[in-house]
Amino acid sequence: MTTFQTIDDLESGRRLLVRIDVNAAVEDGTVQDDRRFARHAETIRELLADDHAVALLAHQGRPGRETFVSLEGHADILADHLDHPVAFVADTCGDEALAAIDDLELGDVILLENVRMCDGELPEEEPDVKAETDLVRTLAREFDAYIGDAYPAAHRSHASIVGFPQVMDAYAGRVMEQEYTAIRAVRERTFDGPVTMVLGGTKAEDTIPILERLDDTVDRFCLGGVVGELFLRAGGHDVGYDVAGTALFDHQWEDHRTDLERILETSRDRLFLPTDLAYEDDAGKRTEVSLEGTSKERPFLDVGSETADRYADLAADSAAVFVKGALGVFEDDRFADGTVTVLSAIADTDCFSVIGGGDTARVIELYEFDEDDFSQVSIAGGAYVRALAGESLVGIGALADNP
Ligand SMILES: Nc1ncnc2c1ncn2[C@@H]1O[C@H](COP(=O)(O)OP(=O)(O)O)[C@@H](O)[C@H]1O
Ligand SMILES: O=C(OP(=O)(O)O)[C@H](O)COP(=O)(O)O
Repeated sequence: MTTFQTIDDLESGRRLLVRIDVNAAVEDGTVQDDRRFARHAETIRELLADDHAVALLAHQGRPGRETFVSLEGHADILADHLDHPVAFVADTCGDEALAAIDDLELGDVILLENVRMCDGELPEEEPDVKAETDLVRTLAREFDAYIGDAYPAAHRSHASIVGFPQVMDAYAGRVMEQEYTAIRAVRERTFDGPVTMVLGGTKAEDTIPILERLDDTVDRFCLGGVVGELFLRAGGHDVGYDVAGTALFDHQWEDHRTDLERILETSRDRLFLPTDLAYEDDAGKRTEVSLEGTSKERPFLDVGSETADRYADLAADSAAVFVKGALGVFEDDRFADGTVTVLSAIADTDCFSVIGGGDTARVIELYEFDEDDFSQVSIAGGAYVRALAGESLVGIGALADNP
């Protein structure tokens, strides 16, 4: 078992650099979901109770995406959850940040600007390379210790995740510790009956390795969302094209076409693909079409009801169901049916279930599911499924390697 120091091992009254993950859905510049804030507030509250000074480091979105915004609004949401001021600093590791860190006193909390705006945070590189970035070299000397709490980003070999533990005393925060322990316990379970995985969402890069690595554990994969459409395209159907300027489909197709075609060929008996899809018609209404009637000129925003019912039946007949990624654009209630139908089937049966994905977990709140109807709800997406597949997460490894 991987072991790391936790915040229980910290002496009180330290100056701490705390990496959290409050990456959230953002619309028109405004954060739409506070699940991750609520969880990290628990770690921060404990740190404040132990009289530490806390500087928070976090990211939001990816450069080039609409969700790549400043963390100013995030500081207010966090302050509400903590019921304690969180001062936003519009800089990550320059003079303004260093001045704010200099002023930091025990009991204070500051949030530094989006770390992905800083040179050196991206791209993914080896931890020793990341340890040499200006970001790590500059901030590391300002603090007594680093707290890694960003479990949802623990699969990314970015400077703020793997670089600091190379050069600083490092500890796992509560989110990191709890999510790691929970997924580890799931991996050790065996199930008396079929195991189903519902895979949707937008990130083919996170889904493809799962399909290959969970081959022994999962009996059937029900695919939807952008990922499902990419598989349909690999099977020769007229879907999965960028028609609304989102660059979600065509770029991923170029990057992953060979893998998609290979997996479709080798795992055909385990893969369940949509047989119908839903789109917005000219009158603005949800309309469904079978695969024979699809066209590459139209964006599809959900799986159709025949597909949703088939996936719901498979889930209801399972001993365990793992969900990662939504089957449609659930933020628009016209296109939430696929995801909601399948989650309802899972909630109504007593199978073991894990629901993951930063966005997917939001469906539970938006559509008023009772969280207790699921065995486990993870605030992570890509990190949770990789851990489920037995992959070591670099962010956990970095904390474990810390002397
Ligand atoms: N057909 C689709 N077209 C565009 N976006 C989609 C589609 N299906 C699902 N999505 C989007 O996928 C998002 C969830 O994606 P992702 O980030 O991969 O999952 P998670 O955050 O749950 O890990 C949702 O916000 C949803 O709107
Ligand atoms: O939200 C996240 O991942 P998730 O969508 O898989 O839950 C993490 O913050 C990682 O973000 P990234 O996938 O832009 O590296």
